[in-house]
Amino acid sequence: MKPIQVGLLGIGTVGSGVFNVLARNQDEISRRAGRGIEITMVADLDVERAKAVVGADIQVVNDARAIIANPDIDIVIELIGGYGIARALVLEAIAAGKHVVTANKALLAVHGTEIFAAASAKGVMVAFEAAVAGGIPIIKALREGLTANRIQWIAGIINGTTNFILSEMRSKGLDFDVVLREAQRLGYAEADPTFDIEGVDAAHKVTLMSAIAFGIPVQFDKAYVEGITKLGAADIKYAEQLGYRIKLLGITKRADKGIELRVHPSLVPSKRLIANVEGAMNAVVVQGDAVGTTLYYGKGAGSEPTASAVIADLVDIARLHTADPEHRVPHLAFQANTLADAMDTLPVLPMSEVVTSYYLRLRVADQAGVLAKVTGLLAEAGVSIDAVLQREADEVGGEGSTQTDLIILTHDTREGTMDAVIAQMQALPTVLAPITRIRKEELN
Ligand SMILES: NC(=O)c1ccc[n+]([C@@H]2O[C@H](COP(=O)([O-])OP(=O)(O)OC[C@H]3O[C@@H](n4cnc5c(N)ncnc54)[C@H](O)[C@@H]3O)[C@@H](O)[C@H]2O)c1
Ligand SMILES: N[C@@H](CCO)C(=O)O
Ligand code: NA
Repeated sequence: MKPIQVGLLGIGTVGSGVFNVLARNQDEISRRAGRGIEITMVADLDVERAKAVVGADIQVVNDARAIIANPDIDIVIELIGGYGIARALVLEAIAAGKHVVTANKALLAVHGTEIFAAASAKGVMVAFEAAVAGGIPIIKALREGLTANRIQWIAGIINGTTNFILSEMRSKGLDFDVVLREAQRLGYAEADPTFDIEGVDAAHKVTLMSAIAFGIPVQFDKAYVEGITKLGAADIKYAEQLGYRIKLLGITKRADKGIELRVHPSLVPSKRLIANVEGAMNAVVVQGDAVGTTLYYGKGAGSEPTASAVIADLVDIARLHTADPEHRVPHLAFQANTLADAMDTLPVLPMSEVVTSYYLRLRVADQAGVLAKVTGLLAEAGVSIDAVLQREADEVGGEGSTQTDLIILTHDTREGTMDAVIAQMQALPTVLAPITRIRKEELN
Protein backbone atom coordinates (compact mmCIF):
# COMPACT_ATOMS: atom_id res chain seq x y z
CA MET A 1 0.00 0.00 0.00
CA LYS A 2 1.29 3.45 -0.77
CA PRO A 3 2.37 5.56 2.21
CA ILE A 4 -0.29 7.83 3.69
CA GLN A 5 0.56 11.48 2.94
CA VAL A 6 0.59 14.00 5.75
CA GLY A 7 0.68 17.80 5.69
CA LEU A 8 1.86 19.59 8.83
CA LEU A 9 0.51 23.04 9.72
CA GLY A 10 2.80 24.79 12.22
CA ILE A 11 6.21 23.38 13.05
CA GLY A 12 7.02 24.86 16.46
CA THR A 13 7.62 22.93 19.70
CA VAL A 14 5.20 20.07 18.99
CA GLY A 15 5.51 20.09 15.19
CA SER A 16 9.27 19.65 15.28
CA GLY A 17 8.85 16.82 17.79
CA VAL A 18 6.45 15.08 15.40
CA PHE A 19 8.88 15.45 12.54
CA ASN A 20 11.86 14.17 14.56
CA VAL A 21 10.12 11.18 16.17
CA LEU A 22 8.53 10.13 12.89
CA ALA A 23 11.93 10.28 11.18
CA ARG A 24 13.73 8.44 13.99
CA ASN A 25 11.21 5.61 14.42
CA GLN A 26 10.03 5.46 10.83
CA ASP A 27 10.43 1.71 10.26
CA GLU A 28 8.77 0.65 13.47
CA ILE A 29 5.91 3.13 13.06
CA SER A 30 5.29 1.95 9.47
CA ARG A 31 5.21 -1.68 10.60
CA ARG A 32 2.72 -0.83 13.28
CA ALA A 33 0.55 1.22 10.94
CA GLY A 34 0.68 -1.37 8.18
CA ARG A 35 1.85 1.29 5.72
CA GLY A 36 4.28 4.17 5.53
CA ILE A 37 3.41 7.55 7.04
CA GLU A 38 5.12 10.42 5.22
CA ILE A 39 5.13 14.12 5.97
CA THR A 40 5.30 15.52 2.46
CA MET A 41 4.46 19.18 3.06
CA VAL A 42 4.98 21.59 5.94
CA ALA A 43 3.51 25.07 6.40
CA ASP A 44 4.85 27.67 8.81
CA LEU A 45 4.96 31.45 8.79
CA ASP A 46 8.68 31.14 9.54
CA VAL A 47 9.75 29.23 6.44
CA GLU A 48 13.47 29.44 7.16
CA ARG A 49 13.13 27.99 10.66
CA ALA A 50 10.88 25.25 9.28
CA LYS A 51 13.42 24.40 6.58
CA ALA A 52 16.13 24.16 9.20
CA VAL A 53 14.05 21.49 10.96
CA VAL A 54 12.91 19.40 7.98
CA GLY A 55 15.80 19.76 5.52
CA ALA A 56 15.72 20.24 1.77
CA ASP A 57 13.70 17.17 0.73
CA ILE A 58 10.35 18.31 2.09
CA GLN A 59 8.31 21.10 0.60
CA VAL A 60 7.93 24.04 3.01
CA VAL A 61 5.35 26.76 2.35
CA ASN A 62 4.19 29.75 4.36
CA ASP A 63 0.55 29.40 3.32
CA ALA A 64 -1.23 26.57 5.16
CA ARG A 65 -4.00 26.62 2.55
CA ALA A 66 -1.56 25.31 -0.06
CA ILE A 67 -1.51 22.05 1.93
CA ILE A 68 -5.29 21.87 2.19
CA ALA A 69 -5.54 22.44 -1.55
CA ASN A 70 -3.15 19.58 -2.33
CA PRO A 71 -5.27 16.54 -3.37
CA ASP A 72 -2.46 14.10 -2.51
CA ILE A 73 -2.54 14.97 1.21
CA ASP A 74 -4.65 12.48 3.22
CA ILE A 75 -4.11 13.84 6.75
CA VAL A 76 -3.62 17.40 7.99
CA ILE A 77 -1.94 17.93 11.37
CA GLU A 78 -2.87 21.26 12.94
CA LEU A 79 -0.18 22.42 15.40
CA ILE A 80 -0.62 26.18 15.15
CA GLY A 81 -2.82 26.66 18.22
CA GLY A 82 -5.55 29.15 19.17
CA TYR A 83 -9.12 29.55 18.00
CA GLY A 84 -8.67 31.88 15.03
CA ILE A 85 -6.86 30.69 11.94
CA ALA A 86 -6.67 27.15 13.37
CA ARG A 87 -10.48 26.84 13.37
CA ALA A 88 -10.75 28.05 9.79
CA LEU A 89 -7.98 25.71 8.60
CA VAL A 90 -9.40 22.65 10.39
CA LEU A 91 -12.87 23.23 8.94
CA GLU A 92 -11.41 23.79 5.48
CA ALA A 93 -9.33 20.61 5.73
CA ILE A 94 -12.44 18.63 6.73
CA ALA A 95 -14.41 20.17 3.87
CA ALA A 96 -11.60 19.08 1.54
CA GLY A 97 -12.08 15.48 2.78
CA LYS A 98 -8.91 15.27 4.86
CA HIS A 99 -8.56 13.63 8.24
CA VAL A 100 -7.33 15.99 10.95
CA VAL A 101 -4.99 15.44 13.87
CA THR A 102 -4.68 18.27 16.37
CA ALA A 103 -3.17 19.01 19.78
CA ASN A 104 -5.35 22.09 20.09
CA LYS A 105 -7.52 21.62 23.19
CA ALA A 106 -8.62 25.27 23.18
CA LEU A 107 -10.06 24.89 19.70
CA LEU A 108 -11.87 21.60 20.38
CA ALA A 109 -13.22 22.58 23.82
CA VAL A 110 -14.81 25.70 22.38
CA HIS A 111 -15.65 24.68 18.79
CA GLY A 112 -15.64 20.88 19.11
CA THR A 113 -19.36 20.41 18.46
CA GLU A 114 -19.10 22.24 15.15
CA ILE A 115 -15.86 20.50 14.16
CA PHE A 116 -16.96 16.95 15.06
CA ALA A 117 -20.29 17.45 13.29
CA ALA A 118 -18.51 18.64 10.14
CA ALA A 119 -16.13 15.68 10.30
CA SER A 120 -18.97 13.18 10.83
CA ALA A 121 -20.91 14.61 7.91
CA LYS A 122 -17.84 14.38 5.68
CA GLY A 123 -16.83 10.92 6.92
CA VAL A 124 -13.36 11.95 8.09
CA MET A 125 -11.65 11.53 11.46
CA VAL A 126 -10.59 14.26 13.87
CA ALA A 127 -8.12 12.81 16.37
CA PHE A 128 -6.84 14.70 19.39
CA GLU A 129 -4.93 12.46 21.80
CA ALA A 130 -2.25 15.15 22.22
CA ALA A 131 -4.83 17.72 23.30
CA VAL A 132 -5.41 16.11 26.71
CA ALA A 133 -2.50 15.31 29.03
CA GLY A 134 -0.02 15.37 26.12
CA GLY A 135 1.78 12.05 25.85
CA ILE A 136 -0.50 10.14 28.24
CA PRO A 137 -2.88 8.02 26.13
CA ILE A 138 -5.91 9.10 28.16
CA ILE A 139 -8.26 9.66 25.23
CA LYS A 140 -7.62 6.11 24.06
CA ALA A 141 -8.02 4.79 27.60
CA LEU A 142 -11.42 6.48 28.00
CA ARG A 143 -12.70 5.83 24.50
CA GLU A 144 -11.46 2.28 24.04
CA GLY A 145 -9.84 0.67 27.07
CA LEU A 146 -12.61 1.64 29.51
CA THR A 147 -15.50 1.37 27.09
CA ALA A 148 -17.23 -1.33 29.17
CA ASN A 149 -17.60 1.01 32.13
CA ARG A 150 -20.10 3.46 33.40
CA ILE A 151 -17.61 6.18 34.29
CA GLN A 152 -18.29 7.70 37.70
CA TRP A 153 -15.68 10.41 37.88
CA ILE A 154 -12.38 11.65 36.47
CA ALA A 155 -9.93 13.85 38.36
CA GLY A 156 -6.68 14.96 36.79
CA ILE A 157 -3.60 17.08 37.10
CA ILE A 158 -3.76 18.14 33.48
CA ASN A 159 -1.75 21.32 33.39
CA GLY A 160 2.01 20.90 33.75
CA THR A 161 2.74 24.59 34.24
CA THR A 162 0.56 24.95 37.34
CA ASN A 163 1.66 21.64 38.82
CA PHE A 164 5.26 22.74 38.36
CA ILE A 165 4.49 26.06 40.07
CA LEU A 166 2.67 24.43 43.02
CA SER A 167 5.43 21.82 43.44
CA GLU A 168 8.24 24.37 43.44
CA MET A 169 6.35 26.71 45.78
CA ARG A 170 5.77 23.86 48.25
CA SER A 171 9.14 22.10 48.14
CA LYS A 172 11.51 25.03 47.58
CA GLY A 173 9.47 27.92 48.96
CA LEU A 174 9.96 29.75 45.63
CA ASP A 175 7.75 32.65 44.53
CA PHE A 176 4.97 32.20 41.99
CA ASP A 177 6.46 34.58 39.38
CA VAL A 178 9.92 33.01 39.45
CA VAL A 179 8.54 29.53 38.84
CA LEU A 180 6.17 30.70 36.10
CA ARG A 181 9.08 32.23 34.19
CA GLU A 182 10.95 28.93 34.46
CA ALA A 183 7.92 26.99 33.13
CA GLN A 184 7.80 29.38 30.16
CA ARG A 185 11.51 28.88 29.53
CA LEU A 186 11.04 25.10 29.57
CA GLY A 187 8.24 25.31 26.95
CA TYR A 188 5.40 24.02 29.17
CA ALA A 189 3.37 27.21 29.29
CA GLU A 190 0.78 28.19 26.69
CA ALA A 191 1.48 31.12 24.35
CA ASP A 192 -0.71 33.07 26.79
CA PRO A 193 0.25 31.78 30.26
CA THR A 194 -2.92 33.19 31.84
CA PHE A 195 -4.60 30.15 30.25
CA ASP A 196 -2.40 27.96 32.46
CA ILE A 197 -2.48 29.86 35.74
CA GLU A 198 -6.18 30.78 35.60
CA GLY A 199 -7.20 27.16 35.00
CA VAL A 200 -8.48 27.70 31.45
CA ASP A 201 -6.13 25.18 29.81
CA ALA A 202 -7.10 22.51 32.37
CA ALA A 203 -10.77 23.35 31.78
CA HIS A 204 -10.33 22.86 28.03
CA LYS A 205 -8.89 19.41 28.69
CA VAL A 206 -11.41 18.26 31.30
CA THR A 207 -14.23 19.45 29.02
CA LEU A 208 -12.97 17.05 26.36
CA MET A 209 -12.62 14.17 28.83
CA SER A 210 -16.12 14.85 30.15
CA ALA A 211 -17.61 14.64 26.66
CA ILE A 212 -15.90 11.30 26.04
CA ALA A 213 -16.67 9.82 29.45
CA PHE A 214 -20.34 10.81 29.62
CA GLY A 215 -21.29 11.16 25.96
CA ILE A 216 -22.28 14.82 26.33
CA PRO A 217 -21.44 17.60 23.86
CA VAL A 218 -18.26 19.59 24.55
CA GLN A 219 -19.41 22.53 26.68
CA PHE A 220 -16.46 24.59 27.84
CA ASP A 221 -18.81 27.51 28.51
CA LYS A 222 -20.48 25.48 31.30
CA ALA A 223 -17.24 24.62 33.11
CA TYR A 224 -16.42 26.25 36.46
CA VAL A 225 -12.88 27.60 36.19
CA GLU A 226 -10.66 28.82 39.02
CA GLY A 227 -6.86 28.99 38.80
CA ILE A 228 -4.01 29.15 41.28
CA THR A 229 -3.24 32.87 41.32
CA LYS A 230 -5.02 33.52 44.63
CA LEU A 231 -3.38 30.64 46.52
CA GLY A 232 -1.15 31.72 49.38
CA ALA A 233 1.99 30.04 50.66
CA ALA A 234 0.17 29.82 54.06
CA ASP A 235 -2.52 27.55 52.62
CA ILE A 236 0.03 25.24 51.03
CA LYS A 237 1.71 24.98 54.46
CA TYR A 238 -1.50 24.48 56.50
CA ALA A 239 -2.76 21.87 54.03
CA GLU A 240 0.45 19.96 54.51
CA GLN A 241 0.10 20.09 58.31
CA LEU A 242 -3.39 18.62 57.93
CA GLY A 243 -2.14 15.76 55.73
CA TYR A 244 -3.07 17.23 52.33
CA ARG A 245 -1.37 18.63 49.22
CA ILE A 246 -2.91 21.36 47.09
CA LYS A 247 -3.25 20.43 43.41
CA LEU A 248 -5.03 22.14 40.53
CA LEU A 249 -7.51 19.43 39.53
CA GLY A 250 -9.79 19.12 36.54
CA ILE A 251 -12.81 17.18 37.77
CA THR A 252 -15.82 15.75 35.99
CA LYS A 253 -18.30 13.62 37.84
CA ARG A 254 -21.64 11.90 37.33
CA ALA A 255 -23.96 13.34 40.02
CA ASP A 256 -27.65 12.63 40.66
CA LYS A 257 -29.02 15.39 38.47
CA GLY A 258 -26.28 15.91 35.92
CA ILE A 259 -22.55 16.20 35.30
CA GLU A 260 -20.08 18.20 37.35
CA LEU A 261 -17.41 19.96 35.28
CA ARG A 262 -14.94 22.04 37.23
CA VAL A 263 -11.33 23.17 37.61
CA HIS A 264 -10.03 24.60 40.87
CA PRO A 265 -7.26 24.13 43.42
CA SER A 266 -8.11 21.11 45.59
CA LEU A 267 -6.81 19.61 48.81
CA VAL A 268 -5.95 15.97 48.12
CA PRO A 269 -4.87 13.56 50.89
CA SER A 270 -1.04 13.36 50.81
CA LYS A 271 -1.20 9.57 50.80
CA ARG A 272 -2.95 9.41 47.40
CA LEU A 273 -0.64 8.65 44.47
CA ILE A 274 -1.93 11.68 42.57
CA ALA A 275 -0.99 13.98 45.47
CA ASN A 276 2.62 12.95 44.86
CA VAL A 277 2.71 13.87 41.18
CA GLU A 278 5.34 16.59 41.13
CA GLY A 279 6.85 19.08 38.70
CA ALA A 280 5.37 19.36 35.21
CA MET A 281 4.09 15.77 35.24
CA ASN A 282 0.41 15.04 34.61
CA ALA A 283 -1.81 12.32 36.06
CA VAL A 284 -5.43 11.37 35.58
CA VAL A 285 -7.52 9.15 37.87
CA VAL A 286 -10.56 7.52 36.32
CA GLN A 287 -13.18 5.68 38.34
CA GLY A 288 -15.31 3.21 36.40
CA ASP A 289 -18.01 0.96 37.86
CA ALA A 290 -16.41 -2.26 36.60
CA VAL A 291 -12.70 -1.53 36.62
CA GLY A 292 -12.60 0.53 39.83
CA THR A 293 -9.94 3.22 40.11
CA THR A 294 -7.28 3.52 37.42
CA LEU A 295 -4.40 6.00 37.24
CA TYR A 296 -2.54 7.34 34.18
CA TYR A 297 0.72 9.20 34.70
CA GLY A 298 3.26 10.80 32.40
CA LYS A 299 4.42 13.91 30.58
CA GLY A 300 1.59 16.21 29.64
CA ALA A 301 3.69 18.65 27.66
CA GLY A 302 6.95 19.05 25.78
CA SER A 303 8.03 18.45 22.22
CA GLU A 304 8.46 14.67 21.94
CA PRO A 305 5.98 13.54 24.62
CA THR A 306 3.25 15.48 22.81
CA ALA A 307 4.53 14.23 19.45
CA SER A 308 4.15 10.67 20.75
CA ALA A 309 0.37 11.25 21.00
CA VAL A 310 0.12 13.03 17.65
CA ILE A 311 1.84 10.12 15.90
CA ALA A 312 -0.36 7.57 17.67
CA ASP A 313 -3.31 9.35 16.06
CA LEU A 314 -1.59 9.23 12.67
CA VAL A 315 -1.16 5.47 13.06
CA ASP A 316 -4.82 5.04 14.02
CA ILE A 317 -5.91 6.96 10.97
CA ALA A 318 -3.51 5.07 8.70
CA ARG A 319 -5.06 1.82 9.96
CA LEU A 320 -8.68 2.98 9.72
CA HIS A 321 -8.47 5.23 6.68
CA THR A 322 -9.88 2.61 4.33
CA ALA A 323 -12.63 1.45 6.73
CA ASP A 324 -16.26 2.39 6.31
CA PRO A 325 -16.72 5.70 8.25
CA GLU A 326 -19.49 4.17 10.37
CA HIS A 327 -17.14 1.50 11.64
CA ARG A 328 -14.29 3.73 12.67
CA VAL A 329 -13.57 4.68 16.26
CA PRO A 330 -16.04 7.51 17.00
CA HIS A 331 -14.73 10.97 17.92
CA LEU A 332 -16.42 11.10 21.31
CA ALA A 333 -16.70 7.38 22.07
CA PHE A 334 -20.46 7.08 21.50
CA GLN A 335 -21.71 5.74 18.19
CA ALA A 336 -24.97 6.51 16.38
CA ASN A 337 -26.17 7.45 12.92
CA THR A 338 -25.51 11.11 13.57
CA LEU A 339 -23.33 12.78 16.14
CA ALA A 340 -26.37 14.51 17.66
CA ASP A 341 -28.13 11.13 18.17
CA ALA A 342 -25.11 9.81 20.03
CA MET A 343 -25.14 12.61 22.58
CA ASP A 344 -26.67 12.39 26.03
CA THR A 345 -28.73 15.34 27.22
CA LEU A 346 -27.50 15.18 30.83
CA PRO A 347 -26.98 18.81 31.89
CA VAL A 348 -23.71 20.21 33.21
CA LEU A 349 -24.58 21.30 36.75
CA PRO A 350 -24.03 24.88 37.92
CA MET A 351 -21.29 25.14 40.55
CA SER A 352 -23.89 25.99 43.23
CA GLU A 353 -25.23 22.41 42.87
CA VAL A 354 -21.84 20.72 43.32
CA VAL A 355 -21.39 18.81 46.57
CA THR A 356 -17.89 18.59 48.01
CA SER A 357 -16.03 19.21 51.24
CA TYR A 358 -14.06 22.36 52.07
CA TYR A 359 -10.98 23.86 53.65
CA LEU A 360 -11.69 27.32 55.02
CA ARG A 361 -9.12 29.74 56.40
CA LEU A 362 -10.32 32.73 58.38
CA ARG A 363 -8.03 35.49 59.61
CA VAL A 364 -9.73 36.43 62.89
CA ALA A 365 -9.26 38.61 65.96
CA ASP A 366 -7.61 36.52 68.66
CA GLN A 367 -10.34 36.93 71.27
CA ALA A 368 -12.85 34.84 73.21
CA GLY A 369 -16.01 33.70 71.46
CA VAL A 370 -14.80 34.02 67.85
CA LEU A 371 -14.57 30.29 67.25
CA ALA A 372 -18.03 29.75 68.77
CA LYS A 373 -19.58 32.41 66.49
CA VAL A 374 -18.02 30.92 63.38
CA THR A 375 -18.92 27.32 64.19
CA GLY A 376 -22.40 28.48 65.24
CA LEU A 377 -23.04 29.91 61.75
CA LEU A 378 -21.81 26.67 60.15
CA ALA A 379 -24.07 24.61 62.42
CA GLU A 380 -27.11 26.78 61.62
CA ALA A 381 -26.51 26.23 57.92
CA GLY A 382 -26.26 22.47 58.50
CA VAL A 383 -22.56 22.32 57.58
CA SER A 384 -20.82 19.52 59.45
CA ILE A 385 -17.25 20.18 60.66
CA ASP A 386 -14.56 17.54 60.18
CA ALA A 387 -11.62 19.31 61.89
CA VAL A 388 -10.60 22.70 63.27
CA LEU A 389 -7.05 24.00 63.58
CA GLN A 390 -6.23 27.22 65.36
CA ARG A 391 -2.78 28.72 64.94
CA GLU A 392 -1.02 30.49 67.77
CA ALA A 393 -1.36 34.23 67.21
CA ASP A 394 2.41 34.68 67.57
CA GLU A 395 2.99 32.18 64.79
CA VAL A 396 0.67 34.04 62.44
CA GLY A 397 1.33 37.72 63.10
CA GLY A 398 4.56 37.70 65.11
CA GLU A 399 5.01 38.18 68.85
CA GLY A 400 2.12 39.96 70.56
CA SER A 401 -0.14 39.60 67.52
CA THR A 402 -3.86 40.13 68.04
CA GLN A 403 -4.79 38.12 64.94
CA THR A 404 -4.83 34.45 64.27
CA ASP A 405 -5.78 31.94 61.57
CA LEU A 406 -8.66 29.56 62.02
CA ILE A 407 -8.65 26.61 59.65
CA ILE A 408 -11.80 24.54 59.31
CA LEU A 409 -12.30 21.34 57.33
CA THR A 410 -15.92 20.50 56.57
CA HIS A 411 -17.80 17.40 55.50
CA ASP A 412 -19.71 17.31 52.21
CA THR A 413 -21.78 20.43 51.64
CA ARG A 414 -23.60 21.90 48.65
CA GLU A 415 -21.58 24.78 47.18
CA GLY A 416 -24.60 27.12 47.24
CA THR A 417 -24.96 26.53 50.99
CA MET A 418 -21.25 27.15 51.49
CA ASP A 419 -21.41 30.43 49.52
CA ALA A 420 -24.18 31.67 51.81
CA VAL A 421 -22.47 30.73 55.05
CA ILE A 422 -19.13 32.20 53.90
CA ALA A 423 -20.94 35.50 53.25
CA GLN A 424 -22.37 35.41 56.79
CA MET A 425 -18.97 34.63 58.36
CA GLN A 426 -17.33 37.32 56.26
CA ALA A 427 -19.73 39.89 57.72
CA LEU A 428 -18.61 39.18 61.32
CA PRO A 429 -16.54 42.12 62.66
CA THR A 430 -14.03 39.64 64.10
CA VAL A 431 -13.27 38.19 60.64
CA LEU A 432 -10.50 40.50 59.47
CA ALA A 433 -9.66 39.48 55.89
CA PRO A 434 -11.30 37.76 52.91
CA ILE A 435 -11.99 34.11 53.77
CA THR A 436 -10.01 31.54 51.80
CA ARG A 437 -12.07 28.60 50.56
CA ILE A 438 -10.40 25.62 48.89
CA ARG A 439 -12.38 22.55 47.93
CA LYS A 440 -11.25 19.19 49.26
CA GLU A 441 -11.42 15.94 47.29
CA GLU A 442 -10.84 12.61 49.01
CA LEU A 443 -10.67 10.78 45.62
CA ASN A 444 -11.62 7.38 46.97
N1 LIG B 1 4.00 22.69 23.74
C1 LIG B 1 3.40 21.67 24.34
O1 LIG B 1 3.99 21.00 25.18
C2 LIG B 1 1.99 21.30 23.97
C3 LIG B 1 1.40 20.17 24.56
C4 LIG B 1 0.12 19.78 24.21
C5 LIG B 1 -0.58 20.54 23.29
N2 LIG B 1 0.00 21.64 22.75
C6 LIG B 1 -0.75 22.38 21.72
O2 LIG B 1 -0.11 22.19 20.48
C7 LIG B 1 -0.30 23.33 19.65
C8 LIG B 1 1.06 23.83 19.20
O3 LIG B 1 1.81 24.19 20.33
P1 LIG B 1 3.38 24.52 20.24
O4 LIG B 1 3.85 24.58 21.64
O5 LIG B 1 4.03 23.62 19.29
O6 LIG B 1 3.31 26.01 19.65
P2 LIG B 1 4.49 26.83 18.96
O7 LIG B 1 4.16 28.26 19.15
O8 LIG B 1 5.81 26.33 19.39
O9 LIG B 1 4.32 26.45 17.41
C9 LIG B 1 3.31 26.99 16.59
C10 LIG B 1 3.90 27.15 15.19
O10 LIG B 1 2.83 27.55 14.30
C11 LIG B 1 3.36 28.53 13.41
N3 LIG B 1 2.24 29.31 12.89
C12 LIG B 1 1.55 30.30 13.50
N4 LIG B 1 0.57 30.75 12.68
C13 LIG B 1 0.66 30.04 11.55
C14 LIG B 1 -0.07 30.04 10.34
N5 LIG B 1 -1.10 30.88 10.12
N6 LIG B 1 0.29 29.17 9.36
C15 LIG B 1 1.32 28.31 9.55
N7 LIG B 1 2.04 28.26 10.69
C16 LIG B 1 1.71 29.11 11.68
C17 LIG B 1 4.35 29.31 14.25
O11 LIG B 1 5.28 29.98 13.42
C18 LIG B 1 4.99 28.21 15.10
O12 LIG B 1 6.13 27.66 14.46
C19 LIG B 1 -1.12 24.31 20.50
O13 LIG B 1 -2.48 24.12 20.20
C20 LIG B 1 -0.83 23.87 21.91
O14 LIG B 1 -1.86 24.21 22.83
C21 LIG B 1 1.27 22.02 23.05
N1 LIG C 1 0.47 24.57 28.82
C1 LIG C 1 0.16 23.18 28.91
C2 LIG C 1 0.83 22.44 27.79
C3 LIG C 1 0.27 21.08 27.56
O1 LIG C 1 -1.01 21.10 27.10
C4 LIG C 1 0.64 22.66 30.27
O2 LIG C 1 1.30 23.40 31.01
O3 LIG C 1 0.29 21.54 30.62
NA1 NA D 1 -3.01 12.45 25.63
